[in-house]
Amino acid sequence: MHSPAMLSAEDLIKRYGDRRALDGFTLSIAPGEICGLIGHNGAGKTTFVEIVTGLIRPDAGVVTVDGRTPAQARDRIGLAPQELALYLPATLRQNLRLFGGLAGLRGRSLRAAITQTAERLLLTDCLDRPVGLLSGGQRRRAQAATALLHRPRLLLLDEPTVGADPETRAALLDLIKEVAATGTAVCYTTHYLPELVDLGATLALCSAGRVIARGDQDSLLAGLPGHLDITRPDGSVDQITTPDPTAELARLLAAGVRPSAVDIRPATLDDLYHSLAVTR
Ligand SMILES: Nc1ncnc2c1ncn2[C@@H]1O[C@H](COP(=O)(O)OP(=O)(O)OP(=O)(O)O)[C@@H](O)[C@H]1O
Repeated sequence: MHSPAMLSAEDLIKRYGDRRALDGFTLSIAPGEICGLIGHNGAGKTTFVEIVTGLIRPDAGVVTVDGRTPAQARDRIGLAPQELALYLPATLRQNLRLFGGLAGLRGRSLRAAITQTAERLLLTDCLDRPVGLLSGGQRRRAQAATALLHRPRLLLLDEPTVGADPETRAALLDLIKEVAATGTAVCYTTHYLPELVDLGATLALCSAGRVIARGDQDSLLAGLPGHLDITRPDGSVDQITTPDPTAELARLLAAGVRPSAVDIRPATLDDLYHSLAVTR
């Protein structure tokens, strides 16, 4: 049985003047699912996130979070926006108190949440420093901490690892997996596709204000051609893209081709992303 979607967006339209930032955007994300939202610059990803959090209203279409409107569901949503939104003169602890308080945490549970989240995001040493004095990567982690503090039912992360070093990235991805395992739905926008492999995310490919492909990685990649590299005895390499690299290799061998090396590679998320170019 399918559990009801934690996030459901149907047929969203958002216009800016003549431009349609969203043009029939439909997406649902189940509890515990990590959905990678990918697409070119300007495809509508941030606009979608802003509608889900209630920051802007769609011109048409319906969004629910845990069965509620975005305004009703505010304390169930955690957002790490693309543009950092932190109070720079205040310390990280003060920032976390403020965001945690807005999400309904108080007293001991707020203090415990701050300690645990800071620890998990390698921010303990930063807690009593003004956010304005933290490095770019530390600020990114601080922003993620504000989103995660209250253990939201829906976590929206808009390019949370931009400028993050490998240690930061790994800490963040681990925490996201852990949070999803508790039933939180995660909508993860990124241009770093290997992160989505690491997260085992399902994918939503966006183009021109809509979701044009949706599913798990295996099923989306299954529809794409793979690669066959044939190295000839003279050292030249033929790079062949074909729906069935193994069958193509068998055909070439039967035709008398005698490679000195062969490399068969299935389609990757990069290939999937580049297939978007067709619909740009
Ligand atoms: N406030 C605004 N006023 C006018 N146009 C806007 C506004 N916000 C977004 N747009 C336009 O809407 C479209 C979608 O923008 P959006 O920021 O949602 O894309 P995106 O997929 O998040 O891109 P990126 O990968 O660069 O973050 C773009 O054409 C953008 O120029």
